Amino acid sequence: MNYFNIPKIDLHCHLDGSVRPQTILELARQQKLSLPSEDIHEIQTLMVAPETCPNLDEYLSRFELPLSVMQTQEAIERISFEVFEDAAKENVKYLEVRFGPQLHQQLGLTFDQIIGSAVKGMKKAEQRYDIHGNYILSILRTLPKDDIRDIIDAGQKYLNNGVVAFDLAGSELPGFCHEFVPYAQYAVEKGYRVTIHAGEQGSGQNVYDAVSLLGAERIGHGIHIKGHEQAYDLVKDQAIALETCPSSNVQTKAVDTLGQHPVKAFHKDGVLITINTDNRTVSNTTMTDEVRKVVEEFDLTRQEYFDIYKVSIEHSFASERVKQHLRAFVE
Ligand SMILES: O=c1[nH]cnc2c1ncn2[C@@H]1O[C@H](CO)[C@@H](O)[C@H]1O
Ligand SMILES: [Zn+2]
Repeated sequence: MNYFNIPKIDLHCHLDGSVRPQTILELARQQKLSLPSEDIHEIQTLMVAPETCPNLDEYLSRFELPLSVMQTQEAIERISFEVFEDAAKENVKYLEVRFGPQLHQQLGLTFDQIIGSAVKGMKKAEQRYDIHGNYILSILRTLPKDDIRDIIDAGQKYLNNGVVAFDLAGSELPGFCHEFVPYAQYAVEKGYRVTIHAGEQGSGQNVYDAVSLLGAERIGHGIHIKGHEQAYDLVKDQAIALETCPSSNVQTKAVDTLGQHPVKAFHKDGVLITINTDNRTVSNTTMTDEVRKVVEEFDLTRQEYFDIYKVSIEHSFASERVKQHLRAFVE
């Protein structure tokens, strides 16, 4: 299988985890910010989470550096364009990018400016390349909650015109969903779709809660439904698609090795899975690499790959028109 040429869909990719190291250097120079190093290799090393990362929190510390240069409209627009450009160049046909508007306010940008800049960069790339995309707004579940409704309100202007969904991200604590019920409800009322990071570092119970309390239609990672019967059955019965991110899951110790990843067992048992990058830079990966890893580690046939690709289409938050376009690539 030619992993580079084969059409791909990425439904779980963080903007701030996917910044080119060279862009960090250039933006820091333009913005007169001092970096820990001027050497591109050292910058890259600082941005990539090590294989030996002890846990998710260590992994999440890698976002500080890229976020430091993502505080202006120009920088956000540029980085958004580049993520879509990088994906398009490896035959990703559809990409849903997520980011946390709360993390881009250090110089006083409004949520409208932040979200608008990301959407603008994406649209520029959609015009230039054969790629379509949408944005997901990630709320950081460890930050104060007083501005969540403002973010949802600001995104509404772009809803179904660049923005499609609501997500909760960041460190995962047991039972976190309970505190977010009114916010998820507010987002759904406004027309947002819902995907939630759950069952990555936390238990299957978080997945159960994300679906039953928050209305999640997809789950970011969801690995720990393994061994939690109620969560497993709920995900399977309600056809909730899991956004699997193999390299990231090994880095954050959600699984010890790729071979121990439950993705194949899930797939064989009829649990819907998709293959995604999570963070192109922090996980030092591409969709080509993620597809290769899964196909080779688990001996998937071309047909099985396209079955997963089809799950990604049908469970994407794309418009019907874009889904039609993506179906045309199925063999
Ligand atoms: O795998 C992950 N699990 C949970 N949170 C994550 C993951 N990757 C990135 N982020 C968090 O999402 C924020 C917005 O993009 C990032 O700044 C990071 O804190
Ligand atoms: Zn993620």
